[in-house]
Amino acid sequence: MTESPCIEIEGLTRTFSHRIFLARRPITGTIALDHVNLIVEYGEVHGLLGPNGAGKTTLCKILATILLPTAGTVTVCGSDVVTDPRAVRRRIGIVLGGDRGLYGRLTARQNLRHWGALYGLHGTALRSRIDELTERFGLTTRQHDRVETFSRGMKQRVHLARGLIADPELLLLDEPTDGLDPVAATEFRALVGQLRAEGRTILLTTHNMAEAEQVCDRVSFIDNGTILDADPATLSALVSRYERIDALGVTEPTRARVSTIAGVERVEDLPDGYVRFHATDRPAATAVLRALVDAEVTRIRNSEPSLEEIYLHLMGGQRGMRVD
Ligand SMILES: Nc1ncnc2c1ncn2[C@@H]1O[C@H](COP(=O)(O)OP(=O)(O)OP(=O)(O)O)[C@@H](O)[C@H]1O
Repeated sequence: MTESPCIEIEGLTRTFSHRIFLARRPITGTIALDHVNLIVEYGEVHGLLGPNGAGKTTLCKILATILLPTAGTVTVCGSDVVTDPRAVRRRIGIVLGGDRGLYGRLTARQNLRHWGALYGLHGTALRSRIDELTERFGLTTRQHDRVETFSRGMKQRVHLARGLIADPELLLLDEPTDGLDPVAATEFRALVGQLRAEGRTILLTTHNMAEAEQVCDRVSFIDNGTILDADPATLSALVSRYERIDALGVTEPTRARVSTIAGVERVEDLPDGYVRFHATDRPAATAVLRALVDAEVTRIRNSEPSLEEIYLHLMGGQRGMRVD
């Protein structure tokens, strides 16, 4: 028998209604998630990539049982988020980016004690868990200081400790490096790498391509509440779906002919004099190569695109991308 996935989302839709001033009934609505299907297997670090407003936080909040779906089914570690939210909460930890989720006027230790108590931990078990996590995340010397006095990087380590307090199987990281400087962000990603090595399942939302490339096993793209590439891919499989062929000494008639081949989505002039043909699949790339060789072009090279290029291709524009 095959084990069911850690996260199983089918037809998930979530709308928000907006009441216009003095109107009795909600008049307008936002569809934050629109028939989303997603599977995340146990032990996987899954990146959910998308620009601002794509629906990433809404999805995390539904997985964390903070928000209810409008339609569809969501199962986390075998339990339904609507009918069995308590069972879901016992198995997950959530780490939010930015300033959300910590009490600034409490110390790091008090924050952890508070969240541990919410998970039903008390006494020695809670104390030793907090000792273990503060030690692990380099917080021991500052554990009795108020969190509001911490740097963003340290606050984020408290967040991570908080997310792990009940030793969850699934960790939801929503834009966890948002607002961190590059050193703190790198440090945080290294910690995520350690958690992955422990075999924890992680769903990481980000609009940072470099981050996804560094820490994720598979990625899905989301925009306007819709998963864009229905088949979540490993990074290498995703990259190999798109090909770039660069050629030197391409005449205008050859360029015009090659650019009309089905599957050639864009032609670009590179600074080193090469012309780059962007192909969306292997057969198109093969047809480009054949046409170039037929036209007696001999200086040809091909390369794989970066995740950033694939993201832009799928988004169909220049929105919301960030690369450190
Ligand atoms: N409580 C709410 N009330 C009304 N609309 C909301 C609410 N929460 C989210 N939305 C809308 O739902 C859509 C998705 O928002 P969401 O916060 O999930 O996106 P996101 O991908 O996490 O973006 P960001 O990276 O900016 O946080 C947006 O259009 C947003 O304005």
